[in-house]
Amino acid sequence: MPENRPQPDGELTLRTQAMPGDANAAGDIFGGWVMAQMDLASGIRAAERARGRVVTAAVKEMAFAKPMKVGDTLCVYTRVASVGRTSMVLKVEAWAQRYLSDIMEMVTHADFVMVALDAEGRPTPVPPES
Ligand SMILES: CC(=O)SCCNC(=O)CCNC(=O)[C@H](O)C(C)(C)COP(=O)(O)OP(=O)(O)OC[C@H]1O[C@@H](n2cnc3c(N)ncnc32)[C@H](O)[C@@H]1OP(=O)(O)O
Repeated sequence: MPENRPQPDGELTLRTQAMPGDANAAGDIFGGWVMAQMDLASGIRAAERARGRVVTAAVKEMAFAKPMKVGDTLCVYTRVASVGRTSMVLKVEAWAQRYLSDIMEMVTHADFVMVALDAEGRPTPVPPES
């Protein structure tokens, strides 16, 4: 990526390719598919931080700035922005690497509130960082 372009914030947590089954008749990828991948990435990163089971408690406002197209590679970046008692706020960015190119564009981003759960599914404190 050229230096003057905006750069993703956070750690690359998930990459996957958008396929025809994820698109509408015009070839645009469903927003729900992008959101599901972001939720997956958020869950991976939060579970690593909590060193245990987590659940998505809330997703803050999300707007889609650019379309994803069939063949684009979705790259999801995550950053643990804050840790409460049992909850964590993750900054999650979804970028499209355009098909057969190195062009990267951010399609959407959101704050995900993830809650650490114990074995019984009750909120449990997030342990200190190891
Ligand atoms: C319907 C679905 O299938 S959605 C898909 C997956 N998600 C789920 O299934 C989650 C369903 N929800 C739940 O299980 C519960 O609401 C839980 C576990 C998220 C929270 O349980 P609660 O009994 O409300 O627990 P509690 O009030 O102690 O909140 C736990 C933490 O989450 C935070 N929290 C809960 N809801 C929200 C919210 N809407 N926004 C921001 N933070 C929240 C609380 O502030 C608290 O944080 P802290 O401990 O760091 O101070």
